[in-house]
Amino acid sequence: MSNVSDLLDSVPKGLWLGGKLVPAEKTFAVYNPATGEELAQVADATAADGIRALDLAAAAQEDWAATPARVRGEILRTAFELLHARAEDFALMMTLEMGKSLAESRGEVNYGGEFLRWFSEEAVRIGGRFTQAPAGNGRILVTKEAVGPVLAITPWNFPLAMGTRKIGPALAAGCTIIVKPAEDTPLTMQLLGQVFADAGLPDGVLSILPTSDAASISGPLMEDSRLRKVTFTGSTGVGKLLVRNAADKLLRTSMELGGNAPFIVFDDADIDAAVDGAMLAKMRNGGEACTAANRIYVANSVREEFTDKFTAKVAALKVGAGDAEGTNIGPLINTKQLATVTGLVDDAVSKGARVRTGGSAPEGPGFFFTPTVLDQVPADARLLKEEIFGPVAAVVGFDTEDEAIAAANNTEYGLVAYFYTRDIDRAMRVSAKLDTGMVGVNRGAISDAAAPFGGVKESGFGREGGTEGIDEYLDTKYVAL
Ligand SMILES: O=CCCC(=O)O
Repeated sequence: MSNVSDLLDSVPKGLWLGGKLVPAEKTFAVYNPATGEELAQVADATAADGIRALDLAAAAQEDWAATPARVRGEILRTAFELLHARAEDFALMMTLEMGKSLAESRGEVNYGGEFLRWFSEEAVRIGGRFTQAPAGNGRILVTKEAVGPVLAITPWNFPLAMGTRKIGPALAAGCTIIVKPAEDTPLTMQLLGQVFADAGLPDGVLSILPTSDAASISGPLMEDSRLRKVTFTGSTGVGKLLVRNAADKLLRTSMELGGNAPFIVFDDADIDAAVDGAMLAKMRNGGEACTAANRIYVANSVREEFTDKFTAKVAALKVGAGDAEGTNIGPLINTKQLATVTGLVDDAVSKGARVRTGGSAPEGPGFFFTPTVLDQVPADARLLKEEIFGPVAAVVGFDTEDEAIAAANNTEYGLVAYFYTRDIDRAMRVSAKLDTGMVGVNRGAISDAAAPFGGVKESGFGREGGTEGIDEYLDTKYVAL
């Protein structure tokens, strides 16, 4: 299809309740961040729709958990194939509603699809254990059981992949699931609902609830004891609120929250490789990623060389609508995000940071910000503490390894850190000292469906992907024999 108006016409108009499309009472507008204009109207779920979805999820839970793992895996595998059969539609949809370039969106179709494929394979590997009690008076049998109905709240920056990385393991584990996509980007998830319907997912197992009022859905669901788990990707502030609300019913929670990733270039690094890595770590997804390099620390002996080469590459990035030929960097998601990025850059510059390229928003429609490199960024600049979520790189010099590690760890966040070195001893030593859930060594991207993604400190808890990802949706049962 991949023609804009045909694609928008093909978006399911109703609500996916338990895998069936039902008419919605009302709709809300979704905007194109490249123009600021309305893109489409989408079904607007109410609190009552949320409870209907939970009624269906709770009713389907026992049968779905009892469905052979091989069957659950095959449905996921079919969904993976159907997603790829419509890859261009999904890519264009993400570009239209989120703004990222088509190349980025195509990358996300691959990345997001991998969670369906990976967990289609993990479904049949849910294990347990059997052992002798040490006292010799019995046996210990340990089994894994589906947690139960799950609420998944997903962000706007990866409209597909942040959904599949929750739906994949939940379905593989035997959990029913209700997905609330971000208000800015619900259309991709509406398309994914069709994929699961076509893949033969039984009734009741999956509901998708776009809404203009997130709390009206999540609040009542989390107060209902039939819901057993909440999984969230988004800001640390909202994550804390959800964890507090989850405490009442002691819901299982997985929280993939904000980041403030350091990217360290040591004096022994391959500088060209480090520049390429920094481009990826900073500019992937237009900088709108929790994994984005927020602070670039460069050994003073190589700082000028690195910054010159890096600045040249950033300045060459083409900014434009995501579906325009040759675009590297699309718009930010909305005016609020544009104001945040502008405010952080202005703050750093007013405190003495030097603008090497970019530095402001271009004239014209849409929520664009020119790719920016700031160097000599002072320690009190807000962008060294707060998540930028935009195409803005802040470069800071350092002299010693200890100084770089201390600066990297000087944040309440702990999602990911990157560093470049040619020294394997240093690679092992520094990896161990970084207070993050993930480390990229001579790598500008770490995301992989086969790896456990997640943070420590205020970046949250729980892991998505890898063999660990399915555990988030399984309870452990001990049977004494
Ligand atoms: O923005 C958060 C997720 C980023 C990723 O999965 O690579």
